Amino acid sequence: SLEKRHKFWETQPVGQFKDIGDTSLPEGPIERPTTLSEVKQEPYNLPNLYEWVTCDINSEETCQEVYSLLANNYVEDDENMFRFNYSKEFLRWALQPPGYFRSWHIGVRVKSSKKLVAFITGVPARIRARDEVVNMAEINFLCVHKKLRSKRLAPVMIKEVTRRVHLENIWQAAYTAGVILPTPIATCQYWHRSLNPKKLIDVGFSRLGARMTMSRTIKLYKLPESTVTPGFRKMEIHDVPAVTRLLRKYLNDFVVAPDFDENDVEHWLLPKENVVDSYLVESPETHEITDFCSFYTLPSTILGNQNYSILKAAYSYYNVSTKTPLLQLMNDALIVAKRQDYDVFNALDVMQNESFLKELKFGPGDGKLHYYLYNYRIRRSLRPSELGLVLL
Ligand SMILES: CCCCCCCCCCCCCC(=O)CSCCNC(=O)CCNC(=O)[C@H](O)C(C)(C)COP(=O)(O)OP(=O)(O)OC[C@H]1O[C@@H](n2cnc3c(N)ncnc32)[C@H](O)[C@@H]1OP(=O)(O)O
Ligand SMILES: CN(C)Cc1n[nH]c2ccc(-c3ccc(F)cc3OCCn3ccnc3)cc12
Repeated sequence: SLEKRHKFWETQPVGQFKDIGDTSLPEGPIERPTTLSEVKQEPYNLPNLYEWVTCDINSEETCQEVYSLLANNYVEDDENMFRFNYSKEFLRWALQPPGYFRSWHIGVRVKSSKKLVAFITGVPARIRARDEVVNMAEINFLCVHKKLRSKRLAPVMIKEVTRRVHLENIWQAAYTAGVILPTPIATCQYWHRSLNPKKLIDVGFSRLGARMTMSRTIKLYKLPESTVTPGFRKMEIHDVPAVTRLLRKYLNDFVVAPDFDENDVEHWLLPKENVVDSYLVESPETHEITDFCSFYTLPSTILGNQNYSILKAAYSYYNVSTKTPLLQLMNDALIVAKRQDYDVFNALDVMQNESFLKELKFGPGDGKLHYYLYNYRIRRSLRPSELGLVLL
């Protein structure tokens, strides 16, 4: 990736490959904010056939169009066997956190047919980088229809969302991608824990281990019916203040992490069926909330398999252990995920996840997830364990 030309990214206020190792460059914003009057007032030009549209994700019809565009054209794994299948209720959750801007839900339609052919989103987030809390946009769901690829549409989408974020007086952003761009602040490995090994082997997600039979494999991944931690229960609305305290204290230890308040915790971590699950440990003696774990629901479409069409996947979200060993807490998370019929439990090696991955029988995934900040330099790239941020 060092010899590759990044004709668009070389024009952007992001860490450039040529600057890697230059410790003379100060940490923090790369460009100063402009005045709001200096921000381009009108949208960027699209090729003639296309027009911008602001997507109201609350409209059932628009949400369906966004869902279908992503379901048919969004991220696939490296072997093109799976494609993310974000549900409509997941998209409404992901795109409407406290203080969201509808204008940051940006679509491109074909003028004649009104067909939605591209999408990009931002949501506001307070992100702490070392000791500085910065108002940022979290950018996600960048998608160009398969038939419109390699026409340099993505840079226009990116410039347009940048312009609309600038109009709200926000000058930084955070995003992740499976591709290498100028310049990752961290590179994470993802891991998978089989819950339904028979299905995973049938669809080619996993392979039968050497000298392993199917029945031996099923036994290897077997989990108890019930959780083992006393006081382990679903999070409820009245737990928001305690969970916020627990999470804020925990996230303080990381170099880059969200600065969640109670409203954020209520939105991002209160259980929502088929979207996000969260559990906590309430000490039976003191009724103190001592531990927390959560995962979100992101199925993948299985491409080209006769017997199965959907892979039901849980993704580790935010976990805090102060009394219950993290290993035990996460094993309870696996137990509830298995009980709710998930096929696989995925996790990045961020935060303290590395401490449980191997022991809980996670296997390494076949790719990496790179973390990026826009218009904010971090002195040196971070270890995954220095990251306290999970993007959807
Ligand atoms: C202050 C606020 C700031 C807000 C903005 C912050 C920045 C936010 C940045 C966005 C964060 C999104 C995060 C996110 O959503 C999570 S990452 C998931 C991205 N989406 C997918 O992978 C879905 C399937 N792929 C596609 O739809 C297309 O391939 C896309 C649209 C990805 C590229 O469409 P295309 O037809 O294949 O390509 P061209 O139009 O011809 O354009 C080629 C140029 O695009 C650069 N490219 C390729 N993939 C990229 C990616 N994932 N991020 C950024 N840039 C990406 C590429 O390096 C090249 O530039 P270069 O020549 O300089 O190398
Ligand atoms: C984060 N968010 C921005 C979506 C996103 N974009 N690009 C990605 C590349 C990898 C992962 C990822 C993150 C954690 C994980 F445990 C497995 C992953 O991908 C497995 C491979 N895969 C891709 C599609 N279907 C299966 C997410 C993403």
